[in-house]
Amino acid sequence: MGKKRKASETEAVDEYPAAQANTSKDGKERKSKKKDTTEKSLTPSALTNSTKEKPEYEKMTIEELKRKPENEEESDKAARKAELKKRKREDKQKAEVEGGDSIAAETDKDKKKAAKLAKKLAKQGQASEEGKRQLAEESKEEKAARKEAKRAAKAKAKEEASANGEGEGKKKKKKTKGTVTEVEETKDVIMEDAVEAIVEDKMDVDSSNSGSSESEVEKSKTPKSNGSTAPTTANGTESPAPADSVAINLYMTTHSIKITDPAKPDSASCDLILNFSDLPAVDKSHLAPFSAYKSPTPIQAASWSYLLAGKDLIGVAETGSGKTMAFAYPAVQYLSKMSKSDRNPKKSGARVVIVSPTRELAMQIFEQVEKLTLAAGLKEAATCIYGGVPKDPQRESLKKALVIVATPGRLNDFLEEGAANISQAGYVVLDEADRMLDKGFEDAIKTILGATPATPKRQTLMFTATWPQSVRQLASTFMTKPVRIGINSPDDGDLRANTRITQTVEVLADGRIKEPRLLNIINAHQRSSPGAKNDRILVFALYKKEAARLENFLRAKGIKVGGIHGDLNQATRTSTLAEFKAGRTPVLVATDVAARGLDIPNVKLVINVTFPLTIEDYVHRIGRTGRAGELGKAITFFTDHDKAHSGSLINVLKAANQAVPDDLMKFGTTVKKKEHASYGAFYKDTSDAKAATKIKFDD
Ligand SMILES: Nc1ncnc2c1ncn2[C@@H]1O[C@H](COP(=O)(O)OP(=O)(O)OP(=O)(O)O)[C@@H](O)[C@H]1O
Repeated sequence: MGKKRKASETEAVDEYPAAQANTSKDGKERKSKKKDTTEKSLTPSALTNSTKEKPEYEKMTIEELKRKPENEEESDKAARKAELKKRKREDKQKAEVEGGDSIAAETDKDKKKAAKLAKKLAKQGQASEEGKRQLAEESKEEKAARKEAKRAAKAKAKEEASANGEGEGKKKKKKTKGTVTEVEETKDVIMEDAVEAIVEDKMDVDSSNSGSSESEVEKSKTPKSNGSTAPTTANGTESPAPADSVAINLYMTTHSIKITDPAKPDSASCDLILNFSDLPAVDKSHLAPFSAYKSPTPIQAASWSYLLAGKDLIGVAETGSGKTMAFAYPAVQYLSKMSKSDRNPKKSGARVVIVSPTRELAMQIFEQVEKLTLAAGLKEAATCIYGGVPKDPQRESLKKALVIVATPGRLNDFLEEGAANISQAGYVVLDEADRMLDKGFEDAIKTILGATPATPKRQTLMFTATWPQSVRQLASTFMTKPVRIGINSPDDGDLRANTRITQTVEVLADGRIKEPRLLNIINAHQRSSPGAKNDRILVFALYKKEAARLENFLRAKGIKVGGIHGDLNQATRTSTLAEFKAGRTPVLVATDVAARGLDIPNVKLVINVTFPLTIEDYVHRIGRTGRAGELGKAITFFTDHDKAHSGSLINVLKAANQAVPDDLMKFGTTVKKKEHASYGAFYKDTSDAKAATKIKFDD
C-alpha cells in the first residue's frame, strides 16, 4: 500500500505540563544561596576563654559550633545551637539549589555501587566487550607503575597531612612514565581495586592474549588532560577534569557506551562527565535545573565534553534517556560564553536553533531549554515556533530570541518572510534526527541548514533513539567529522528498544477482535491494583479515523479517554494532552503524532492496536513508557497485515531479551532492509502486497 507521510501532517500543538520539581528553585532563592559561605575560623581558645565576651557564633565554622566550650552558659548554649541549626539548614538548601554536595555524596555511593556491580558483571562475563577490552589493555607493567605511584602518593599525602595537621583526601600528583597519574581519595581506591579485579579476571581468562602493544597501552591510559577535548570555562580557566581514566573505563563497562571520534580514531581515551559538579559552567548557578537529578545519564555523561568543546555530534540513545538535556545544556553554555554584544538578537539574530518533528515535542524541548536559559540569567532568550497557531506572537518573540525551538514548516515560513534570522546560529540541533532527515522533512531541513552558517562554522548535532542506515549518508553531508556516541546501541543499524520495557506481542487471527481485546486489557490493568485506575495508558492507532473510532468505542464502554490526531483542532489537542498528563483522563488514543519524544510522566502501558509503518516508529511508540529509569509495559497486536514487520520486530524483541511468541515466528524472520528515503531501511515492501489502494497517512 502506498502511504505518504507529510511533514505538515506530523505537526501538532499542545501544552506540555509544566515544570518538574526543581522549578521552585527560582532565581530569588538561588541568590540567597549564593551568599558567601566562607567561614572565618576562630581559634579553639576563643571558644573556651572569656565568659564575659559573647562568642561571635556567626563567625565560627560548623565544627567549632559543634564543640561545647567549658563552662558554657545556658544562654550561650542555646545561641550556639541555634546558629548551628541555622547553618546546617543553609548548607542543605545550598546543596539542593546548586546540586553540589548532595549530588557529590550520592555519586560516591554510586561509584562504590558501580564498582561492585562491574566486578560482579565482569565475573559473570556480562560486562560489555568494549569495556572489557579497554580495561584489559592495561598492561601488568603499567598496573605495577600505577600501584607504585599510588603507594608513593599515599605515603606523601600522609606525611604532609601529619605535618599540616590536615585530614586525608586531597589530590596528590606523581609523575609516572612521563604521564601524570592522579591519585584520588579513599573512595577512588575502592574503584581502582574493583577495576583491577576486572582486569585480573580478564587476564586470567585471556592470558595468551594479554600483550597489547606499548602504544596501545599508552593511548588507553592517557589521562584526559593530555590531548583532551575537555572544554575550558568561559573565563578561560581549565575546566575540572571530568573523571580519571579508571573511572571512565569502569563507567564505559557498566553502561555500554561507544564513542567514535574521527579526530582521534586510534584513541581509546575519552572524556566523560560523571557528576554534575564536574560539569563546566560559566556559573555554578546554571546547574540549578539538574538539582532534581542524581547524576548525568550516560548520553549526557558521554556527550557533554564534546559538545562543550564545539564538536559536531551524533547521539544515539534509548528513548527516555535524557537526550534533551544532553544537547540543551551545552547550547545554553554556548550562549553564556558569548560577549553581550554578540548575544544581541537585534544585531545577530538567534544563535541556537533546535528543530523537532512535532509541535508537542517542540514545546516540550522549549520547556527544558527555558529552565536552563532562566538559570543562566537569560530572560526571554528562547522561543517556540510551531504551526497551527497565530503567527503574530511568535513573530514578536523572534525579535528577542537567542534560541529558536521549532518545527520545520513554521520556521521556514518565518525565514521566507524575513522574520527569523538564523544566519549566525552556530549551534544547530536536529532532535529525532532520523525522522527529520526522512523524505517529508528533508527539503525543509536543507532550507533551514542553508540559512545558518556553513559547516564547520556551525556546530551541528543530531540526536535520536533510532539511527537507520538509510539516513546516515545524508546526515554526514550536514556535519564536519561528527563524534558518534551510541549508548547501548549497536553500530550495524539494528535497533534497540529500551530494555526496561516489557514487550508483549499478541498475534490476532482476526483484526475484528482488536477492540474487545483492547477494552479487556484496559479493564484488567485498571483493576489490577487500587491505584492502577489512574495509571496513564497510551493507545496507538495508525490512522486518524481509526483513532477517533477507538476513542468513541472506549468512551461508550465507560473509559475516561481522550484523543490526539490531525483531525482535531489545536485547542482540543492542547487540552486533551494536558488532561492526560494531569491524569484526569488516564487513557489517550493517539496516532504517531505522539510517538516520538513526548515525555509524559507515569505512562505505565502502551498498547499498539495497529502496527506502525516502520519498526523505528514501534521503538519510539513503546518508548513513551519506561522513561527516566522507570519500568514500563507495551502490548502490541499483530495480524496478518503486519507480516512484513515480523522479522524486524523479532529482532527488536530478541535484542531486548523479550519473549518471541511462536505465532509471530510463523510469519518469518526475514528482514527486508530496503533503502527508502521516506521510511528508512525497514520500508515495508509493497511489491507483494495485495491491492494497491492509495491511503493518505494523516499524522
Ligand atoms: N540526569 C538525569 N537524571 C534523571 N532524569 C533525567 C536526567 N536528565 C533528564 N531526565 C529526565 O528524563 C526524562 C526523559 O528525558 P528526555 O525527554 O530528554 O528523553 P529522550 O532521550 O529525549 O527521549 P526520547 O528518545 O523519547 O525523545 C525527562 O523527564 C527528563 O526530565
